[in-house]
Amino acid sequence: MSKTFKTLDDFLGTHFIYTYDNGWEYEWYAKNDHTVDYRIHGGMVAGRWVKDQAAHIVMLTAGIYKVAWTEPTGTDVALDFLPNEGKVNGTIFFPKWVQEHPEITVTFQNEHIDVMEAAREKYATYPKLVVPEFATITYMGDAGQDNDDVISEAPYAGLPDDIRNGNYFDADYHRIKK
Ligand SMILES: C=Cc1ccc(O)cc1
Repeated sequence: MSKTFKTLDDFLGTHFIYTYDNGWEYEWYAKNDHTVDYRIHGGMVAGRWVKDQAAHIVMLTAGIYKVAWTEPTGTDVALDFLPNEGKVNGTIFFPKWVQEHPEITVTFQNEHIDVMEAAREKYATYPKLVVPEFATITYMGDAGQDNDDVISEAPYAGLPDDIRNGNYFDADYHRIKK
């Protein structure tokens, strides 16, 4: 994708893959002006995936976007996207329990919201683990808004490469059937 991002509409519907400087690889989709989907390919909670997370999404100035949300796990996230520079700055605020039991969160969260809510009550919140990192964008795609094919299956090894190599989506940005 080679467009220059100028407006909020330019950002909504965009699908990103990026790698944080600590090596964690994330895939994230601006599904619409209040919803995000994502999949985690590398790092402390690799294997986790989430659809339809409510989020606050704004444009700070032309081509620079801020996204923030709080999750059923108690994890808070604040992301700044600079797509024209190929960069993201993200801060993740993990409750202590996610650091101690990341495996509980490594699932398709939508089917286990009750498990996340029970764990956040049972285990410790503090001290939180704050992870502030820059990331480099390795893929951007114009998926259009409310496209449920973007994040539609569990992460697997090689999925980001399949996307980057053009083997994952057809011309209409639908998942190519395996
Ligand atoms: C915890 C979720 C999360 C999603 C995307 C991202 O870049 C950082 C955290």
